[in-house]
Amino acid sequence: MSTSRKNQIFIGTFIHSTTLTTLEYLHNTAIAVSASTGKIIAIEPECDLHKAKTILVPKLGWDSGPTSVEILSTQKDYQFFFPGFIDTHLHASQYPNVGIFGNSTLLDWLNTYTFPLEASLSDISKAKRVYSRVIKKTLSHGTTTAAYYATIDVTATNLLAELCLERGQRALIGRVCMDQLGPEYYLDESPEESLSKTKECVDFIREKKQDLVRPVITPRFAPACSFDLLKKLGDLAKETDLPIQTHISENKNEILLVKELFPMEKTGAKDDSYASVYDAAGLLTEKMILAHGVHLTEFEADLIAERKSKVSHCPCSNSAITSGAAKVRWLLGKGIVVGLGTDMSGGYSPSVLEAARHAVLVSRHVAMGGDDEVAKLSVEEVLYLGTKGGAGVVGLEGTVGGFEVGMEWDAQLIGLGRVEDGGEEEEGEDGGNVDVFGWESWQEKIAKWVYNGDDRNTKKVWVRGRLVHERK
Ligand SMILES: O=c1[nH]c(=O)c2nc[nH]c2[nH]1
Ligand SMILES: [Zn+2]
Repeated sequence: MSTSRKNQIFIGTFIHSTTLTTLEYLHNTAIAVSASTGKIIAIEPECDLHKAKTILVPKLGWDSGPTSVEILSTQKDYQFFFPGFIDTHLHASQYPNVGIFGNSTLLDWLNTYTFPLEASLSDISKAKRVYSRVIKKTLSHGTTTAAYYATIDVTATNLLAELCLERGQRALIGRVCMDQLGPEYYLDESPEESLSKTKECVDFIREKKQDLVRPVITPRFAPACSFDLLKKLGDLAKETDLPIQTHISENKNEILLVKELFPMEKTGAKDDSYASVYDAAGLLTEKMILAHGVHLTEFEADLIAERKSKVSHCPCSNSAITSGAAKVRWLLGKGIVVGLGTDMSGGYSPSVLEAARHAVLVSRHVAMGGDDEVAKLSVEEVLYLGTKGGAGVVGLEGTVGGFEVGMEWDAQLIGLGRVEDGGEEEEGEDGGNVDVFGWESWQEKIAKWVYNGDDRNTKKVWVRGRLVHERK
């Protein structure tokens, strides 16, 4: 898909989150996107194709010739523009294993399925095949930003960064750091080696002099890192001000292991909680993305809130490998910024939309378990988590996740299926599982999309104004 060098105008219905609980519906609207920056430069209400050409283009000082401005007008009542999804936690290297986890739980899942696959991606041709596919697949599901874990391999990690740049996906790329717990064939030899290999990846991305793809410091999770390594990575985070990502409190046996491996005498922390281990290493900063947080204690959640660290909620993974049900309403209530993660391949799906609907369902289990109606998340709320919330998690608030002047055009065009009078779908429109009859409100259409939508509904995807996916 080529980079669009033209200024662009999009006309139709735009839907995005203004608050956690509110979706804004902008109908008959035009959004103008600058070719040079990929940013939204105007949002014009009450605008159709004619007005766009005769009023908006001259107002912007644009030349109206077809070589300088491209206009996409879709005023169908079953199509709308939506911000691109932000996947705040996924393992690019584990993509071939999606759906393969049997009845395992975290620690045996890592040993049985995950470490062998990750290690095998030191074969660069295999890594290229896997990483090319995961980028293509996630883009096709509307993921415009992805916070990726690669593997411990430097060359393969750098390749993932290059491929994201080439395909135009906004990404955070992390080389996985682990100097213990893994099998002998898949470990950093020492904390020093882990640090220097991480720096190699950071430098490789920084030398590209761009900000679409950024490095992220990635201690796998506390049990896979010596405390010396965690501290070295904490120091690196302080020196470089880079984002950090890791896992926390996903599984009960993992938490016991952390208590065993990191007694307070070793860490100097005031207590033996999982969050305090990261805090003692200098990793619990406002740039930290903590995945899961299923079993966090009140003390830990308060500490995370105080440090302004972020949480990636991974409901598909938490259900698939039987980790538990994260209490998202409780985290949000503490003021913690939360986004959604597919966590492939603990999670079984590359789709943030799937994570969103699973977040709704898991929240109902939390509600049923605690007899607490307040725990239930709405369709509006999970869409916020998948867009604006995610932007906050990956440090891109105000840049992506919504439609506002000054924000970048990371967006998807969604098309639902329109059922004709005879019961057939409108010709040429593949709405997948989502049938719209024409009498639904927009709120109802969005609900139908969230509960039954998939990549068949993701017609086009843009990142920073560049068309990066088109469904044929
Ligand atoms: O869901 C997970 N996926 C992983 O790869 C992993 N490593 C540590 N903890 C983890 N959790
Ligand atoms: Zn993970």
